[in-house]
Amino acid sequence: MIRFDAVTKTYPGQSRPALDDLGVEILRGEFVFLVGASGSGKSSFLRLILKEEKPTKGKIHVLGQDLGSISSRKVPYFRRDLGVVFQDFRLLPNKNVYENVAFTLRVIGKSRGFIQSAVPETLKLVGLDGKGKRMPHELSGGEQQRVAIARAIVNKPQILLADEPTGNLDPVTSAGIMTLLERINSSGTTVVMATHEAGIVDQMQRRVIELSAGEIVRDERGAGYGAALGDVDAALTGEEPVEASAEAAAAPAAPAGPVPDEEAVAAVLAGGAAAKGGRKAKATTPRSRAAKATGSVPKAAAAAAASDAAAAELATDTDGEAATAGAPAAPAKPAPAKPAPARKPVKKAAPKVDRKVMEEKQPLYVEPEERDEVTDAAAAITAAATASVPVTPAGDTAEPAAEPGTAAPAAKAGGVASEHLTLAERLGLRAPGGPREGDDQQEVGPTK
Ligand SMILES: Nc1ncnc2c1ncn2[C@@H]1O[C@H](COP(=O)(O)OP(=O)(O)OP(=O)(O)O)[C@@H](O)[C@H]1O
Repeated sequence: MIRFDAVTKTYPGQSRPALDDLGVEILRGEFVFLVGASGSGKSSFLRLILKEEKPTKGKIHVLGQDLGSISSRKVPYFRRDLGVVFQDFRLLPNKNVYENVAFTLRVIGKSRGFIQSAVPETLKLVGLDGKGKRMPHELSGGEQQRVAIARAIVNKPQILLADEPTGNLDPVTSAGIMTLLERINSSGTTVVMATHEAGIVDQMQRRVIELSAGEIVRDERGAGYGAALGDVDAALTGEEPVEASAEAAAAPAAPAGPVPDEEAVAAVLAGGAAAKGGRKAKATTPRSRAAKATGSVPKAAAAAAASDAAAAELATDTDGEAATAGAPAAPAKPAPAKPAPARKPVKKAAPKVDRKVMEEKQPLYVEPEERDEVTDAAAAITAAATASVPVTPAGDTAEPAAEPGTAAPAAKAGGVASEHLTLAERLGLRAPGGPREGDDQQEVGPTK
């Protein structure tokens, strides 16, 4: 479904690759968490799958297609099989819920009949039945994210990519969103989600791919967030070198856990919010599941293996949980008194690029393989779509707020400045051509 073969991505002007020689395969129907410290390469991984970026070296196959052989012109068509959800929702502020979801279908030319049945069905699936007429500003953050998810899945994509979808939500709301993503996955959609939420990952016990400085340092099925990573999160702010317990990293794989129940996830997340600041989640249910799934108590073991004060605190925090966790499946492992001998160093992520550096760098669009008017325009669209520009209230023909880093490259790439792009074009849903007359009523669009 998704395959990376020896993929390296080095951004222009960077000496260090954002992704370094990755080889990984994600199978149809999997639910995969991408975890890793800030700057470890999670978003780059997702952008490569979307063909928003191209690899510097190596090959990527998505849905059986070699991404290197898809011309820029075909990228919008390719993306129709992919749904994407972002941390900041990105809804059309001047369209109601129904129209936000219908929008995706209109621009790809679905019939009125299809839209009339698909949109309410999808709104029901995401728990927004009866809220079709609400405007985005009349919705809570969680509801807005549900609209964004509905928009992403209404065309039944085979793959759903989610970049920190719960990043702006409170724990209880996040739990609801995760239950929804779980349900979408169980209906067959492959889900790849980048997250920092230890509580969610621990609770769901799915496949976890952990990145560290652009390398895969862990790829484990039925796994949790990882004690080592939790420690990295806690320690990064203090700039202390952190080491992972090899014992924890070597925990045996286990089948995926049960569908999470919202209350349990919410409970973990309530603690998880604190864990982000350096402490761990205080819920027994998920830890218990983790222990059952792996047959060990990785967090407690790792905590005991670490020797610094933060780890000591972690050990105190998790001891009780570990004992509870181990009890039903296996006797609780006493925490080793001494640090574990074998340790695998965890590399710190490269520093996050700041705005000034980004402005001076090359644009983020995919260079067309062949240049002509159309591919140049498509490149401009990709550049605009890649930019993290909020949609303005002017609607689907609205222009993004001018970003110094993006307007110039778009214009340079083909004369189609981003201010002339429709949202559909910016999202890569439609080929270039600018706003069309009667777009609001459009029922027919390009087909494959
Ligand atoms: N356009 C770019 N130009 C140069 N460097 C970049 C660019 N985008 C990302 N990087 C660098 O690539 C590395 C990986 O970044 P990426 O955004 O993929 O990490 P991440 O794991 O998603 O981080 P976060 O969790 O903070 O979102 C970082 O060192 C980052 O600074």
